[in-house]
Amino acid sequence: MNSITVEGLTKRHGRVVAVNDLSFSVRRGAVTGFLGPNGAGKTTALGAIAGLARPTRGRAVVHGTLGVHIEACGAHPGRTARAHLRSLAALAGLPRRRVEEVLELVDLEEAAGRRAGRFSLGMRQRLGLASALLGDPDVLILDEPLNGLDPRGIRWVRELLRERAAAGGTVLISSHLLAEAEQTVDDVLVLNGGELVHSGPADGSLEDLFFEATA
Ligand SMILES: Nc1ncnc2c1ncn2[C@@H]1O[C@H](COP(=O)(O)OP(=O)(O)OP(=O)(O)O)[C@@H](O)[C@H]1O
Repeated sequence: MNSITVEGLTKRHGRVVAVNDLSFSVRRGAVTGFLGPNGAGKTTALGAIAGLARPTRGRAVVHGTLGVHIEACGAHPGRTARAHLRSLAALAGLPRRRVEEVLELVDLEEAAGRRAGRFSLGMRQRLGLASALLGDPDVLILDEPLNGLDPRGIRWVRELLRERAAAGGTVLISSHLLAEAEQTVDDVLVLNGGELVHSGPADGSLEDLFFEATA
């Protein structure tokens, strides 16, 4: 069953057509990889699907509750990770104990009292993931969630995403790390120049698929 449906999605930034007439669907119970070269339009498309930016044309429908982590971690650099998550939880009407649960889930309990501005890239990724997981969403949209993580962190995120998909969740992630993505995703969407150039199962080498689709 599909839980994200994108129809004719176009997003312009002034004269730049960042995303042009995208149509695809993303199924439940799977991890879908969103691939493409720098500037292909991945972040723009994910932002429009997540409702963070209004499409110029077309639409994206997400079925179910949504958790998003796109760019930076969203935390004020002077705030602690815990304070940041507590304010998000309060906005979403979630109990404070959920903050402690996600801090434990992303292994940030010890760093939770430190300012987010002092966090390493990997720690910011964990904090962003924690904020996306707060509401235990049906659909997770993550922009480059593997970036900056150490090998243990990459394996941990991969297992977390696989578990969510196995439990019937929907996971859509962008990545440049093709070898890592290959071990994580079931389906692949490839963007190039703002257009969808490939969509299908992630069979075989993602690197070969990427270079063929974007040649
Ligand atoms: N706010 C903006 N204003 C103007 N142009 C933008 C804006 N955001 C993105 N663009 C342009 O839209 C195009 C797509 O950018 P986008 O960030 O979506 O690509 P991407 O696939 O996520 O790239 P990367 O892999 O480098 O993160 C690029 O040409 C970019 O310069």
